[in-house]
Amino acid sequence: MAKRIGMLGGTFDPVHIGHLRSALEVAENYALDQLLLVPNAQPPHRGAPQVSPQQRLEMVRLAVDGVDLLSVDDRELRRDKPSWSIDTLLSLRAELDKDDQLLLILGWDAFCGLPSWHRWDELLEHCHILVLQRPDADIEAPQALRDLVAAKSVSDPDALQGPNGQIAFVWQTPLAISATQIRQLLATQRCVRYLVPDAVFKYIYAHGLYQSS
Ligand SMILES: Nc1ncnc2c1ncn2[C@@H]1O[C@H](COP(=O)(O)OP(=O)(O)OP(=O)(O)O)[C@@H](O)[C@H]1O
Ligand SMILES: O=C(O)c1ccc[n+]([C@@H]2O[C@H](COP(=O)([O-])O)[C@@H](O)[C@H]2O)c1
Repeated sequence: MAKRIGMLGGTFDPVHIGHLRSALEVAENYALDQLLLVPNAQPPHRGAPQVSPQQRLEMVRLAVDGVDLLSVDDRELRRDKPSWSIDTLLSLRAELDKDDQLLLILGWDAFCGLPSWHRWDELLEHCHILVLQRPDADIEAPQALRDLVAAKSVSDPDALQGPNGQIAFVWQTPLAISATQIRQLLATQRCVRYLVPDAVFKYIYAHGLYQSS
């Protein structure tokens, strides 16, 4: 039977429960076989992250430890160039059967930036796109994206057909949490407990991350 694999890429600087709760709900609600969290090494469209790729990877590892449906994939750390998602999708595709569904999962803010991505017009040749609501992001989709949605969207993630080529919107528990907010709290000596998993909370304090502005 065809598999359904999700990929949630991110800078994860740091990973937080907005990412994790969304990932788990997508994986459970839409019968994914596995959802991969993929930390980038060199984010293509933003400045350098505050902590190293290895530390961001380690925090994601701690966050998904013991959760069967979620795992971490370090392939972007093994490439020495900008972490373009098209390259990640192609390398994941090469490991799957041709009927398997590959779901690229994006929050609304990331989705709105899609037309500026490297080779963006090829993405749907390799995956479906699942869009997460993002209550803390009040952004309007550009026209190119609205046209794409009009042409390619289906009513519900369960309606996705075939291995690639369609877009669906997900209505997961809305959590208005961002890594920016967490970095700001830490830089002003406030506590981020309950915004990140306990293991990540401990890692951040053990390594003194984000604590100077
Ligand atoms: N609270 C959230 N709810 C739903 N999706 C989210 C949430 N936070 C992040 N995402 C999505 O997860 C992916 C990775 O996000 P990223 O690692 O940049 O986190 P972030 O919180 O947006 O970080 P920053 O504040 O540094 O921009 C993106 O597709 C983003 O839209
Ligand atoms: O491929 C691109 O051109 C591209 C441009 C911007 C972002 N991305 C990816 O989109 C994901 C979310 O990005 P970010 O900046 O919100 O963490 C992450 O995996 C990035 O590497 C990819």
